[in-house]
Amino acid sequence: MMSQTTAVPAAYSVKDLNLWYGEHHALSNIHMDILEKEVTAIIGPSGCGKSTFIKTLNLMINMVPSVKMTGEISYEQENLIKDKPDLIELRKKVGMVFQKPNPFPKTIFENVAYGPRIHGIRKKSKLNEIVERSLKDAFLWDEVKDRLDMNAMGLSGGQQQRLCIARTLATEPKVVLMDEPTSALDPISTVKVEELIEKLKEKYTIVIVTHNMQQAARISDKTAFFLMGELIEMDNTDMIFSQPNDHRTEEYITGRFG
Ligand SMILES: Nc1ncnc2c1ncn2[C@@H]1O[C@H](COP(=O)(O)OP(=O)(O)OP(=O)(O)O)[C@@H](O)[C@H]1O
Repeated sequence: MMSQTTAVPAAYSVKDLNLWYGEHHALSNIHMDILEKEVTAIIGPSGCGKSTFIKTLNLMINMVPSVKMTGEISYEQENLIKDKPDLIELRKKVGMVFQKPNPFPKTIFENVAYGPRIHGIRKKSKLNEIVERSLKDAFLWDEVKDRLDMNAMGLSGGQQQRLCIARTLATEPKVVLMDEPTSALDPISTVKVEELIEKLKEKYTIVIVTHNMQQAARISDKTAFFLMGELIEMDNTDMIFSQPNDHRTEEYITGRFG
């Protein structure tokens, strides 16, 4: 029987992206499509530009004053580089989770309700509903439902990271960017976050930076290998880990450098 392939729409289409920090050319001629509701893993040795690249996708990179970019990052019919979209709106649609869990020193409830409040939701019943949905989607509800008024800083590291994911989900993003989200977590918390990512891709497009090859192999659909600011290759994760095209990819994934 012939297999039918339906084209998955691209959430992002990146064309000829170049980025400089002052004089330092940190990303060179990047071309990449990031497909909707897939997990795209970004791998490569330290300093190759992984964090820089992921931070272009919601323009967090604009917080660095010396940054200059050329090329195109198409997201929802806009070129993020030239069209200067509203950053609050963009970051509502494109959420981000960082390496170190960074909850606010507020209650669990207030952490999750924070984004919706900024976007004008005041009604307590609506906020209750959003907080419950987000905590459930982040696999945290059962562990915290009886103590939503507890300070979030009292949660374990793994719980704090799932709370940060819940906080991101609360504004109903379309894309979730994750910059090494498990590197500060113990193995059990890491497994929980990986299971969570598997589930999240039913609803969200996910881009994850990881140093952990096994993690990329386990959870991603596509893998992109960066080296010294260049995208060396990107393909289905199975292909990258079984038959990469470029010898440098093979050397990296088999642990010969990096
Ligand atoms: N704010 C900055 N100002 C100047 N140079 C920077 C800045 N941030 C990163 N760089 C440089 O850009 C290059 C890419 O850095 P980036 O943090 O994106 O790499 P990375 O692949 O995420 O590394 P790691 O795996 O160590 O986190 C590096 O040479 C780094 O020194």
